[in-house]
Order: sequence, then structure tokens, then C-alpha cells
Amino acid sequence: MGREGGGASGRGPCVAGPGACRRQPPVAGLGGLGPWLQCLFPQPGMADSAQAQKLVYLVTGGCGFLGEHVVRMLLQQEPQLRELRIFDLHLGPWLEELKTGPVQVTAIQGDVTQAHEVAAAVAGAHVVIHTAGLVDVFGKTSPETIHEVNVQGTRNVIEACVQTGTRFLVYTSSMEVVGPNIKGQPFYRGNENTPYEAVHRHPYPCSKALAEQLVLEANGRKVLGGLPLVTCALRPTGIYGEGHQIMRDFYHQGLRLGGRLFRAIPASVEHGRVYVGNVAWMHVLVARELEHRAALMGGQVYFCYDNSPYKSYEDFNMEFLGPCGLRLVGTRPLLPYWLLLFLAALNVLLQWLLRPLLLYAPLLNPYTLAMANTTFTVSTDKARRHFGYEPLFSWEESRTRTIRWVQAVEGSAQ
Ligand SMILES: NC(=O)C1=CN([C@@H]2O[C@H](COP(=O)(O)OP(=O)(O)OC[C@H]3O[C@@H](n4cnc5c(N)ncnc54)[C@H](O)[C@@H]3O)[C@@H](O)[C@H]2O)C=CC1
Ligand SMILES: C[C@@H](CO)CCC[C@@H](C)[C@H]1CC[C@H]2[C@@H]3[C@H](O)CC4=CC(=O)CC[C@]4(C)[C@H]3CC[C@]12C
Repeated sequence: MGREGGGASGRGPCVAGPGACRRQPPVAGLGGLGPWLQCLFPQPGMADSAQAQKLVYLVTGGCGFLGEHVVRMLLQQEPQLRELRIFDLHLGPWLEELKTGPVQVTAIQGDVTQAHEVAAAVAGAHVVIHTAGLVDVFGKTSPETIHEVNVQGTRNVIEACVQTGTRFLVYTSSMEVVGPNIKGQPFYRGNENTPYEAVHRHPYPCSKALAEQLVLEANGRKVLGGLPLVTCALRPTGIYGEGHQIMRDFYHQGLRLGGRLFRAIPASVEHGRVYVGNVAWMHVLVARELEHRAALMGGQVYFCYDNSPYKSYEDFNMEFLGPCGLRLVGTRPLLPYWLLLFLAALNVLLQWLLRPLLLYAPLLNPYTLAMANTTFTVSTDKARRHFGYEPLFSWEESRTRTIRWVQAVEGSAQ
């Protein structure tokens, strides 16, 4: 238990860096798009592996944006995997193609708010990666539902681990657990220990903060069989990459506006972003190393980071949308902040008025405006120090992959 820093186990060598254990080109390709389908069968290299395939992993939310990348990354990069269980409210058709490889892929349609469904899925798993969640900052779902899925769902996962004897739990938290806070104070190149007043009112960050707290408090609880549960939480900043719905929304909005997007956020406001492949890789590494470094990693939080540049939310998106033919108009915001705030408030009113008839959930509301307008960037090496994380994808690779994906979205939209 907790052989910190040893790296002598069968799974140890990967801590030296991704190159040491990369068996295939990194995962890519999502959403059933043609050019990416070649990457759907990443497993043959693993068949050569002399290592015993003995581990059972469960990924909740495995059909979501991040979850799908975690699933594919595990199949590619975790040689000890025997069975991969994918638990999600909505199962994707792409799962079928994964079932032909050497790892047993078990798709489980289920709801994290239903304790018995979660317990059945967790039973017999060695590791649970809990990414399932309701990501809603646009008012699409009620605060109660967000709480139910994100908080009660997480509680159910923890209890299932305790009751069935699963010892390792990795939770996908969020930068939003820290901030930006309601005062809009900047968090500039902060790390996991940077003091910051983390005060929230919006249901999404509140739910993520509560769920993260539950996960961290559960570290050390005795599971069935008497051994301690080892948990930790990963806090991605704004994730981007293949399958990112908000990027898709911005792209389509730009197309509707004749190939233009209009600057609303000052270029000086920096927003932390991280490539989905690197977030997935970090989950895989954490899951692998929790057993060997339990004393060091148990109960810890880690920001997810890579070498993506610090830019404003809009300027960062243009790194991908620009090469796809869109243009960001204006070097400064075209509308004054007070007017944007007024429009954001108007959107809230419209959402409320239209609710009986239709769901009106535009990107702009007071919360998203505050988010986009507040500097929040991380600069840390905690993940490297604790479990040897280095980004698997360089910024150039991440950028190229994302651009290719947006281009494929464009192709499939025509
Ligand atoms: N997208 C982002 O920029 C960031 C996301 N996160 C976190 O990462 C995790 C994954 O987020 P995304 O992949 O972006 O979201 P997503 O919406 O694409 O994926 C979430 C998945 O969870 C599933 N799910 C939702 N409710 C469920 C339920 N009741 N039972 C079972 N499955 C359910 C959904 O069907 C979906 O497949 C979430 O926990 C989110 O809070 C954290 C930081 C940034
Ligand atoms: C005012 C608009 C003018 O173009 C720009 C609006 C952008 C917003 C939709 C995004 C700005 C910041 C994003 C959030 C941030 O990246 C952190 C997040 C973490 C999560 O855990 C989930 C997603 C998100 C809340 C993300 C959502 C979209 C933004 C608010």
C-alpha cells in the first residue's frame, strides 16, 4: 500500500513519461466522423503485451465528451485492462466498434442517481473513474437536477465503492470548484495551494464543489473487505478538443453570421484551457498510480493542465476556428460591458418567459459573461511531481487535431 515514489510495480514504468508506455499513436477521432474512424481500433498493440490483463475499470459518463476520450485512452494505454465498463445515461453507437478488441467492453445504460444501478455497475471493478455529470451553465436544467446528478450521483458512486469493495476512485472535478468566484477576482497562474476565495452561487460550481468534497472526505474509508478507499479529484480548466459541443456551437454561430464572430471579451482576460486528450491521459495515469502512491495521492486534488497557451476564451477558440474560415471582428469588445450585461440579463428574462413554450438557452447569460470576463489560469506541476504526468499531446498536436475535427464537423454539416 502506498509505495510512494517506487515505480517498481508492473505499472510503474509509465510514470517516467508517456513515451515509455505508448503503444499506439494517441487516440483521436470522435463522433463517428469518417477521417477519425481509423483510430477506433487502437488495441492490437496491447495483444502483444506480456503483462497480465487483470484489471476491471468502470468509467461513468463514458459516452460524454471527456468520457469517450478516457475510454479510448484506457483501451490504448492501459495494458493491464481486462474489462472496461462504460456506464452512461445515453450509450453511443460507437461503443459497438470497441467490442471487437482484446479488452472486454461492457456498455451499461444507467443513471448515477439510482444507487442500485451504480452499485451493480461498480461491483467487481478495481478502479472507478467518475466523469458523469450534468454540465449546465446555460439554464437548461433545474438546479435540483444538477444537484441530484452531480452530488447525489457522486455520493452513490462512493457508497457503491464502499459496499462492493472497490478501492480506487478518480473523480472529474472542475476548475469551477475554485473559481472564478462571485466577486470576479482574477486567479492568475495559480496552483492547487494558491489562496483564493472560492465562493459560488451558480448551481453547477456549487454542485461540483460539494461532490469534490464528498470524494475527498471519502478517502481512507474502509471498503468491503476492510481495506481503505483511495480517492482523488482532477480539476480540468476549460476542456477543448474533438467532440467539444461549445466549440461546435461557436463554429455554427460564426457560419450563421457570415463567417464572423464579434469580440465581446477583452483580449487581456486570460482563460485556462486544456486539451481533452491530455485530460484523459491524466485520468488514466492517476487511476494507474493511485494504488502505488496511495499515501501521496489519496485525498489530493490536481488541476489538469498542459502547454495550451494562455489567451482569452474567444482568442483561444480562434486558434481553431480561424483556420476553418472564421474571423474574430474587433481588437476590442464591440459592445460596452454594461450593454453585454444588459443583454445577458435580457436572455435570462427571455428564458423564463419562453420556458412554457420552448427551451431558450443562449451562450450569453450573466454567469457565462462573468466566467469569460474573469482571468482564471493555472500554472502548476503538482501532477508531474506526484505521478509523473507530462502532457501526451503537445500544443501543436492538440491544435491540429482540434482543427481537423472542426473541419470534419464542417464537412458533415454540409
Ligand atoms: N467540459 C468542460 O470544459 C469541463 C468538464 N468538467 C467535468 O468533466 C465531466 C465530463 O464533462 P463533459 O464530458 O464536458 O460533459 P458531457 O455532458 O459531454 O458528458 C457527461 C456525460 O455524463 C452522462 N450523464 C449525465 N447525467 C447522467 C446520469 N444521471 N447518469 C449517468 N450518466 C449521466 C451524460 O450522458 C454524458 O455522457 C463532468 O463531470 C464535468 O463537470 C470539468 C471541467 C471542464
Ligand atoms: C460572452 C460570450 C461571448 O462570445 C462568451 C461566452 C463563453 C462561455 C460560454 C464560456 C466561457 C467560460 C466557459 C466555462 C469555463 O471554461 C469553465 C467550465 C468548466 C466546467 O467544468 C464546465 C464548462 C465551463 C463552465 C465552461 C462553459 C462555457 C463558458 C462559460
